[in-house]
Amino acid sequence: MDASEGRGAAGPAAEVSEAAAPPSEAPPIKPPADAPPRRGFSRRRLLGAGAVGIAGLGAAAAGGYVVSDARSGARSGGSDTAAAIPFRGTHQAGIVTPAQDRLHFVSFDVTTESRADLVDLLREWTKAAERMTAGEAAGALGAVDGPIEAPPQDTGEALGLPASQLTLTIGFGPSLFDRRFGLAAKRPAALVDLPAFPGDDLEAARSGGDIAIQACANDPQVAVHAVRNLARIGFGAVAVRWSQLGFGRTSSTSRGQATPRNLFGFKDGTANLKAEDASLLEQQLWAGAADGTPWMANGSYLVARRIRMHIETWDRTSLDEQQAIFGRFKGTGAPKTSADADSAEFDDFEFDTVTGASEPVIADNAHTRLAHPDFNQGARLLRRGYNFVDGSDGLGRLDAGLFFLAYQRDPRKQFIPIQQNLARVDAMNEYVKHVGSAVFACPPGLSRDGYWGDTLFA
Ligand SMILES: C=CC1=C(C)c2cc3[nH]c(cc4nc(cc5[nH]c(cc1n2)c(C)c5CCC(=O)O)C(CCC(=O)O)=C4C)c(C)c3C=C
Ligand SMILES: [Fe+2]
Repeated sequence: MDASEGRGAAGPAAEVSEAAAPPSEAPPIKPPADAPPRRGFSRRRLLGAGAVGIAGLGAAAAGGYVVSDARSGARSGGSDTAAAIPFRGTHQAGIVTPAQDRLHFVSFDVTTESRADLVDLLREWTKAAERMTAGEAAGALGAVDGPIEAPPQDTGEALGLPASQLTLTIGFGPSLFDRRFGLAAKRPAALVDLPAFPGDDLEAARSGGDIAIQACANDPQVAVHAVRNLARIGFGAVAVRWSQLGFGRTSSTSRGQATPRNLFGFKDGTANLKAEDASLLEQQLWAGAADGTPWMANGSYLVARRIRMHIETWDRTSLDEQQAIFGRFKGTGAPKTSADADSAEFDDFEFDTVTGASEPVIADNAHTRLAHPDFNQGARLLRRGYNFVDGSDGLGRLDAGLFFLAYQRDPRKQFIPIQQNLARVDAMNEYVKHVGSAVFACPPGLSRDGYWGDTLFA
């Protein structure tokens, strides 16, 4: 089977993970080009978490197990957009993995009160997730090869579709650590309930949740298929609380990727943390064993915010005003303190530069000044958000915006102070409203035999 024709019934995903030895134990492995084709696996291309986009970085730093056969491609950072991303590794895939183009994010409430049932579900989910990220059907018997009397083990809409760099990343919300499952003592101090921020207009039905799964892929049908099958498998133990589709990634997470644009038309992700920033990732992204929650070592904390953008108002705003809000040129993305609009996108800001009228070129209320590490005790984020347009709101306005996703080592020191700064005076606030909010502890990546949540439930 070629990567362009995926999802046969057979082809155990376990074979994929066996082929993928941990970086600390073995160098990157590539299936031999002349290996006999086996259904659903042997000719599938496997990419490390960073693939080409992290050239020069060891696979260990990328958190993935296999780096191979990278071809040139556009939006996904020069990698093969149909390939499979290894599911197991030091860190979960889907964090520093070069951001794929599509998202389906789902938040579940756990409905069972049985800890054993919850652990069983996490084990079942792990098997299905590993299969689907390898381009296989959710269950071994697939959509059409099971007994005719029973519901199929896969819903079928991804039959024939390749892995499409699908990553599935799990996180646990604060509410999972209540009394139900005996986890209260294991709640990380960093997994705080987010405070209310000025201007928040949060909807309960778009906020919170016990468990989140972020599905990213280069094909929306592959991402939706994964979430749908995980929800199907979870029937009776979990219920979907809310979910969000996204398109056009609004951040690059690797220097191999071109910076995409958000729905305001600006390049977004220029100053993001990137997969190549190995020592910054250790400082700012990955939780450490010494952080106080051993089960979270090599994990990360995720903040999700559904941010509605008032597109129609924005579109009536002058270019000058738009550029002042971000302190960047709309065309190139270069800081406005650079000599002219042709300056490099990645130039540093010079916040002390003033105009002839002694006004700061980057205004005191510019989004980038307020969010910059220089004004936030050095705090940074790995942003991994997506644009969304969920139709119109009945008043002729697009229900559109940014589904903001940011990974970090400790939201108390990163997202919260930065958002407090922004919510207070950001010039962009006139054009946005935060309507959904959630925070999750995303555990480390999986060992060879591990399952989602094993470090927590051990
Ligand atoms: C609390 C964190 C942040 C929220 C919420 C947020 C919302 C938001 N941002 C944009 C557009 C841009 N943001 C940019 C930079 C930027 N934004 C944040 C944080 C939040 N943004 C940070 C930490 C930074 C980097 C600051 C720096 O170090 O320079 C930019 C500029 C390009 C870039 O660097 O990515 C844009 C554009 C929107 C539209 C939005 C909510 C709708
Ligand atoms: Fe921003």
